[in-house]
Amino acid sequence: MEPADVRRVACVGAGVIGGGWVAHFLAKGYEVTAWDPAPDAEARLRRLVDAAWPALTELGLAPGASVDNLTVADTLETAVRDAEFVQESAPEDLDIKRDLLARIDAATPAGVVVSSSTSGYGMTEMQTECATPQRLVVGHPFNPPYLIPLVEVVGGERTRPWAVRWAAEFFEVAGKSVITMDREVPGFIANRLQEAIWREALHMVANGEATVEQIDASITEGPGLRWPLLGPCLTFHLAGGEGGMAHMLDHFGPSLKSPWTRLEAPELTEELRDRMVRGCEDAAGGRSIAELVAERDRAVIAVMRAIEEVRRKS
Ligand SMILES: NC(=O)C1=CN([C@@H]2O[C@H](COP(=O)(O)OP(=O)(O)OC[C@H]3O[C@@H](n4cnc5c(N)ncnc54)[C@H](O)[C@@H]3O)[C@@H](O)[C@H]2O)C=CC1
Ligand SMILES: C[N+](C)(C)CC(=O)CC(=O)[O-]
Repeated sequence: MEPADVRRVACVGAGVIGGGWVAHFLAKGYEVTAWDPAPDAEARLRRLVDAAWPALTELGLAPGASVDNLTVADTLETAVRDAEFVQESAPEDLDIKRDLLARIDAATPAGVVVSSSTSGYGMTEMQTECATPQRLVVGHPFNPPYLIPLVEVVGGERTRPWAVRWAAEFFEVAGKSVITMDREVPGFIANRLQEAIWREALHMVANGEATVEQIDASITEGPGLRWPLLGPCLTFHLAGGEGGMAHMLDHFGPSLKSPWTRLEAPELTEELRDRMVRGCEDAAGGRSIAELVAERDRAVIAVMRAIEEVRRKS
């Protein structure tokens, strides 16, 4: 089947990310079947989709898009048996992923591409128990998948190149922005970058060098404002003035060796965990998760529109 002909998508695991994928595919006009073993999964999923729908409606729904195109299946096998594409979003646990991907592989029609939302495992280590591993890929999304365009697509050692190409094309058709990687890299691209920031943030909180509030403000009031348009490389190209990146590297290159960064992640002690949790509660200032999600969605849409406008005019 050609990626553009897909009409039926199955989402396995329907938490934060699986639910976000469901909302995305519904908004793009697909028929979606979801399965999640938790007893409260359907209610949680429908709440998540309902909460996302206003933002999706504002962005523009595809013809025929409706929350009524969602079916919640009783079993994994029922969810995937008629699927033309499967997205797995179960917990980040290698044993669960291995077992689940093997079950999905056994129950999904031959030739249908199966993609995992994993944020860190390589497909090589997850596809070990699959009978037809050639059609399994990683399709790593960003939260919330119904708003953030990027998906990082990469296969494992036993994935065939056609499956990677097919998945990349399908995600593009489904309205995502795709980076296809030709080799497995721990953390893919974006998480490798994000984890470097996250590791340093935890070190600073653990050592009392900065608070949660200061760390967040250092990004939202600082570099974060430049990144939506330029990314870290072009941002630093401008840091070199008229000399661009060449001057920037000649000028600041030697300071790369300064002890700004710490190579090892800190120990996640109870104390550090509590400090992070309390810091985030303080920063949330009484706003519930649902309120923060709605605020984030409005802000992401506003930023996306502003960037579109700048690109259109330049
Ligand atoms: N939360 C995030 O920001 C992101 C997460 N991811 C990845 O997405 C995947 C899911 O993560 P979240 O949605 O955050 O987790 P979550 O905890 O919100 O959702 C996981 C869901 O999987 C269900 N589940 C438990 N056992 C299962 C099984 N055996 N089969 C199918 N479903 C099962 C749970 O009931 C739950 O609804 C993970 O691989 C994670 O690394 C990827 C990008 C971002
Ligand atoms: C927290 N996380 C590592 C699971 C985040 C991601 O994988 C991507 C994102 O949404 O930032």
